[in-house]
Amino acid sequence: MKLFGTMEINSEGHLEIGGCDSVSLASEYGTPLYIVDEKNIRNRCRIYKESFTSESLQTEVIYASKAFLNIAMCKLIANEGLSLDVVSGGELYTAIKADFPRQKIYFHGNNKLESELYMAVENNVGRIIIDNVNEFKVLSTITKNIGAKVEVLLRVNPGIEAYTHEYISTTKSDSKFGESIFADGIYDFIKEINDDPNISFKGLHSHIGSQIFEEGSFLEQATVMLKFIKSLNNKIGVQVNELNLGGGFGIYYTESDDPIDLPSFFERLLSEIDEQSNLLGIIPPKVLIEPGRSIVANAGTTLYKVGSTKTTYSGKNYVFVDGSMADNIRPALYGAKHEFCLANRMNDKAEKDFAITGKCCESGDILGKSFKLAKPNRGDLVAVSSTGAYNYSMASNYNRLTKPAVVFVKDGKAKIVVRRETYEDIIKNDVDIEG
Ligand SMILES: Cc1ncc(COP(=O)(O)O)c(C=O)c1O
Ligand SMILES: N[C@@H](CCCC[NH3+])C(=O)O
Repeated sequence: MKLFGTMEINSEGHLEIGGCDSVSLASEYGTPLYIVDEKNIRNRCRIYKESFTSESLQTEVIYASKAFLNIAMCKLIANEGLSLDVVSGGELYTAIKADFPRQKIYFHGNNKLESELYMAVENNVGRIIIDNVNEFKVLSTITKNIGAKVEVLLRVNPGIEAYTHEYISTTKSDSKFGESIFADGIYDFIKEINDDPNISFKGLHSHIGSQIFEEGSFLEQATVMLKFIKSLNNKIGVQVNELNLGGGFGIYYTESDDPIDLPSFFERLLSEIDEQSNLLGIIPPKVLIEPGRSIVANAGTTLYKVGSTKTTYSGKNYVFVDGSMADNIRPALYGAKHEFCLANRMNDKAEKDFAITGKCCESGDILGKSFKLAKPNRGDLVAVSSTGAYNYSMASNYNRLTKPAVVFVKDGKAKIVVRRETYEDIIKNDVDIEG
């Protein structure tokens, strides 16, 4: 298993993260446990902040909170000086409770509820990213009714087909997100937004998908967007001041993943945007990006305890752990792959292939289809790497399993940032009826 950030093998042959022995973390906080390497996240934020800059362009980095969010995470992001992308009332509420600077909040979503739009307007968030014509009308009425002014971006679909899993690609022509730049009426629509007295049109947003490794897809996205900005300028005289290119930068899960070297890529991307803007004769827009996964994924490790092991009649070796698809849906949903190790026996030689599976009543409850490990025994600890993004945030209570705790580790100290759910939490909203 590849070790990231502060991960190392200590003198006892145990996996250590943030200077904390994983065996001690398991006995103190229990398993399954999401362990988050705080230094690693801060380091990623700094790489983004320092490298997504240019002398000639204004830039901004927004953390896509859907990847991993809780109050502690909001505070960390604020402390590192990044902005925050939220996509629901719940994410916005978390940010408000963490007292995240409101003007640095970007509110997304393809079907924002009226109540969510009110919440965003009343809390004076920095930008609302309008998804569609219908939503614009609702927002226009709300701002008129309460006499508020809001600053918006419009999410558009530039039709770039980035190579990634079908479920996480967002700009195919039939995608549910945004309005197509090729749609009839797109110019009239943008003019209408621009003319609305309560809505200040600041620019455009597009996001081509997630876990993308091709620099060319992002460069193509930027080119198409700049050309569209130029034609908005020419056809309807609308000025686009901000261009948000979304997130989607791929990360290492297994050896087959080859992440982009971000600092050198950003230098190229930003200079191309500057150059192309000059060639097109447009004022270069401020450029924004919205990474989620690439900020937090490698900083997260899930720790499980081994229960039973089993070899089937046909010879397949199973190791059952005390978590499941309820705390990591990605392998079941996308066929995603992770790397594994025995956290309490890091120096033991891997011998055989094991299927690492959970305790849900589903054949598809697989965390790893086949991974080489030393033969696990009951009570051993299995660690799964790169679970910082879209694991805790997509966790469910399927089979009434309780969600694991989240612990931040740094400099040999651990702090709980999300408590483990209890059985009482599981039934707390159930209404006991007579009979
Ligand atoms: C609008 C938007 N912005 C940002 C992101 C973050 O993407 P990623 O976690 O791949 O960086 C997503 C998720 O795909 C998204 O839908
Ligand atoms: N949740 C997905 C990605 C979707 C990103 C959000 N638009 C994943 O785990 O890969």
